[in-house]
This record gives sequence, structure tokens and C-alpha cells, in this order.
Amino acid sequence: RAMSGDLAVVAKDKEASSKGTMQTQITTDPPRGTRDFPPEDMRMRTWLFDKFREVSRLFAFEEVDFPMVESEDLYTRKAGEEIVGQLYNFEDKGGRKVALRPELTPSLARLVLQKGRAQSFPLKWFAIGQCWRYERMTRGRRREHYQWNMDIIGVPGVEAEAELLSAIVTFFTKLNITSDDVGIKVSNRKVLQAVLEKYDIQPDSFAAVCVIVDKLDKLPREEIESELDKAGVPSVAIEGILQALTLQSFDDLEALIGAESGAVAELKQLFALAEGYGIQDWLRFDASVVRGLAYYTGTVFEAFDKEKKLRAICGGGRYDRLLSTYGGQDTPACGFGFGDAVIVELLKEKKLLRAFPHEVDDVVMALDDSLKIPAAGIASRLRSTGRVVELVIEKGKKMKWDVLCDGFVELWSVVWLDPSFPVFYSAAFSITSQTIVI
Ligand SMILES: Nc1ccc(Br)nc1
Repeated sequence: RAMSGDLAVVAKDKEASSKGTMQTQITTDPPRGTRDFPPEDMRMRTWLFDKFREVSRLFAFEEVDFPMVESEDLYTRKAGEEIVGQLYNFEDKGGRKVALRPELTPSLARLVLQKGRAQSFPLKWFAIGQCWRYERMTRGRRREHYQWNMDIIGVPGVEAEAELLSAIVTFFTKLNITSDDVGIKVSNRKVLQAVLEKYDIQPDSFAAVCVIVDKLDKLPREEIESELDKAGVPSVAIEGILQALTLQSFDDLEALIGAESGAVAELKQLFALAEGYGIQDWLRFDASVVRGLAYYTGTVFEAFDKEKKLRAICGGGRYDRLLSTYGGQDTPACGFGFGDAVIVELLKEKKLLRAFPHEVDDVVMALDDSLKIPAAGIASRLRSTGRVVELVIEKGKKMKWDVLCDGFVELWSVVWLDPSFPVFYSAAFSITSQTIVI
């Protein structure tokens, strides 16, 4: 029982109560905005992450990982992003300004730069990692989630985005989610760039404008107009920008920015590749997709539930300048982030979430102390064949009735290790189903 200066970990204790020295119990809840994963939740999370890995492996991506804590410098972008405004940052005991990572892409960019040009491009890396934000709990939202990221570094063409979109569709399909349930809106930030150029708006306000208009579906239009005005966008341009974001057809897009625009060419090529993958039913052009991260430079996309009950399921895009903002050379890159929370809400909505029971192949139990040693031997022999064995080690004949009852339901045979019954050790190994060895 651990005791420390300011924290006594003491459950209800007869001795303590007799002395009247009962301690107050610590709170058993995890820190605000965070989750525990008790076994049944952990089994579901493991199942989900296994699906993330299964798809990443199918697409020949290599797994990478990074520290949870990064230098704050990695995230101090000046475009007014929510993710930066909610940094879970602090000064460590060495006076370093650090932050719990709010996303994985900057860490990936840092690692790519660290490895330098020595590595052969393209890199196809994936990661699954916990990401953090410090949000005032007034909104009661979570402060951590796990994100699956897939990134392709070194491919300038939209072939990279097509691969990533195909990976996302492959994942949804593995979970029995269809294009009737989920759609993926695809656009390109070069659409907005072309509009801003029409109004002679300086490129250095481009990122800030993107971050502002990304909030269109979250804030009233007047607030967006006011923020654009504060960002130095002339009122005549504001109308043009908001109008451009309503486009949903290539014809209208060409009419606005011209058929020879880079955005049109890239989008048309991406949708043509999608036909090749057979994922065209999942995609739709929608100029309102901007995404809220400052560093996107081209294609942007996000998956949404067609019943519009949930927040974006995943999202991503091209970020060709990020490495150069960290002092590296301009390196073409694109990727997506896929959180572990909204997808579970969607699966529950669609009743696509199965149970995740604790499963064992065998339960071995000695009903008499004199049989404990042979029981341990049987458990080891069964385990050496790869069977999952619960060896009952608790005292007496108390059983894990939930396991035993399941066993009886599926039980095909019982071998009794008990002085009152003959002992057939070898029989224990001929049994191919769930075995209760008692
Ligand atoms: N970036 C971020 C981090 C943590 C959560 Br919860 N949501 C978004």
C-alpha cells in the first residue's frame, strides 16, 4: 500500500477505521478530458487500431512513431489555428518550452528532415499516436484522442492523394461502412488562392484566410466576415470568397477561375484516378472544404457522415511547404489524420460495432491443492500449443463463473483433474474446443 507525503492511497481499512484514521480516497476518475481504457474498451481500441494497421500494411506503408512531447516551436504557427490556440504546452524542469503533440504531421516532418535526403523518396509512413489539446472544459470536449496518420513524402502529383483516399475507403469498407453512409468532400486550396489573386490579396494572408473560412460551418457568417475583415481582406473580396466556397461542380469552378487553372487540372486528374481505384462513388468536389490547418497548400479532403449527425470523421491534404518552414528544402508531401472517436460514434450509429468479449480457449482449475502442480503443467502444455489458457490460481473452488458458464455453453468436453475422478492428462490435449480442466 503506497503512502506518500501528500497522497495516501488507502481503501476502506478495518484497522484504519478502528483507529479512526480513515483516509479520504483519491479520485478514481482520469484527468479531465481524458479516458481510461478498461479491458472491454481496450479490446475495441485494439480491434480498431488493428484495422488501421491492416490497411496501412496493404498499402505498403511503414510504421513510425515519435515522442508525445515535442518542442513547442514545432507548432507555433501564426495563422490563428485552433490547434495552436489549444496547445497543451508547459515549461519542463530544464526551462524548455514543450508541448504535448496536438497532431502527428509536424513530428513526421521533423523526422523526415532528421533523416535528410539520404533516404530514398517516396516515403510512405504511417503512425498511430495520442494527440492532445488543452481546451477550457466549458465545452466539455475531450482533451486527447488517438490519430491514425498516413503520409506520402516526395510525390508531387495527385497520385499520392489518390492512394490516401483509396486507403481511407478501404478502411471504411473493412468496417462495412458504405458510400451510402459516408462521403468524402474533396477540394483544393488553389481554388481559394486563385480567388484571392483576383482581388490582389497578398499570399502571406492566404493561410489565415483558410483558417478563418474553415470555420464557416461552425460560426455565423457575420463572424467569419468580421474575422476576414480583421485579416485585411477587403469587403468586396469577402463576398467573392464566400461565393467561391459554395461551388460544387467543375463547370462552375472553371467559370470562376478558368479551365486552365492548376486547381481544375489537379482536381480533374484526382477524380479520374479515383475512377481507376473504383472509389468515385465516395468522392464529391466541394469547394467549402478548406480544413483548419495552416500548412495545406493543395488538395484538401474530409470524410463526413451523410446523415450529418457527427463531426468530420477524418481529413487531410497536401502540405508541400511544411518541411521548408522547418528549414528544410521544399518537399512535396500529403497525408491524413483519422481520429479514434468519431469513427466509433459512427459505428454505433450504424449498429456496426460487434461485442469484444474476453476469449480463452481453455480454463484449467485444480479442485484440490494436491493437483495444483499437474494443473500448472497442463496449462503450460496447452499454452505451448498456442492455446489461450486461464489457469485459475485463486484460492478454493471459486470459479470465474462467467468464463465457466460460457465454457459449458460451448463446451464439448470436460476433463476432471480431481482425486475423486480418474486423471486423463493426455485427454486434455486431444480436446480441440474450449476445455474446462478441473
Ligand atoms: N488536435 C486535437 C487533439 C486532441 C483532440 Br481530443 N482533438 C484534436
